[in-house]
Amino acid sequence: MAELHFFTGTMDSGKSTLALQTNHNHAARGRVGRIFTANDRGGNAVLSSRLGLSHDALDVASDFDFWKYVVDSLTKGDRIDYLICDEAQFYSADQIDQLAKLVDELQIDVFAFGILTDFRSYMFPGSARLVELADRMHVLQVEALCWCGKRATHNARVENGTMVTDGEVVVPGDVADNPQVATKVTYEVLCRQHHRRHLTAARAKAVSLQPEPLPFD
Ligand SMILES: Nc1ncnc2c1ncn2[C@@H]1O[C@H](COP(=O)(O)OP(=O)(O)O)[C@@H](O)[C@H]1O
Ligand SMILES: Cc1cn([C@H]2C[C@H](O)[C@@H](COP(=O)(O)O)O2)c(=O)[nH]c1=O
Repeated sequence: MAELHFFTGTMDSGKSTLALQTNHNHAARGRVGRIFTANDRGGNAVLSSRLGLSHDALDVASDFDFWKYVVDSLTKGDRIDYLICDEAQFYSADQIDQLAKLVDELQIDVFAFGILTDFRSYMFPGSARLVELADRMHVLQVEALCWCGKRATHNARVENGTMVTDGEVVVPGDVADNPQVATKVTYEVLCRQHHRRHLTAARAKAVSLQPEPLPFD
């Protein structure tokens, strides 16, 4: 029985790596798949992992129709056993419905990978639909960590060193290698408490370095 899988975790939790590994394992057994991504940080239509691996992919634009693409391919005589769908948070709810239909009606396995929530901590529409429809949800085992050492559960957006909670939802970018030198839009993973308090690593460090206030006499 084909299934719709949703693999989720914060940014930097290894989703793209797992997507490439999943493709490798199925292809190694002779199965034929297609790889999709949207707004990938490696550039258009490349599924790239921070571990350095990458693979050509098909770009999922807002008007892309998964059902039509697969039916057209099968009609031409192509074989498709599974789909790898990275950055699935950017897909529309309709596109996730098309994926579920491919699983149910054409017995094609779908492995979708994406973050659950945006920088404001609200669910992306594509991820919400995946939660509603997936046969199985998997939370990534490799935990990304907040600067405090707790498991990171939230994705913060940092603009010129300051965490923001207003702005466009879709702003592709990367987690900063060094949050101290963030000078443009970057992301930082945080635990819920520090996301709520807007306490990024840089701000926590700045606060801890401030001299004690002088006592009033
Ligand atoms: N130099 C490194 N050595 C070992 N692991 C690394 C290194 N750089 C990145 N990683 C691993 O890669 C993960 C990010 O992988 P990636 O698939 O790009 O994540 P995601 O798609 O979830 O953002 C990190 O959480 C870390 O485990
Ligand atoms: C939180 C958040 C993220 N994004 C973008 C930033 C990255 O390009 C991707 C996530 O990629 P990853 O492989 O999981 O690291 O999403 C965004 O556009 N808006 C957001 O709120």
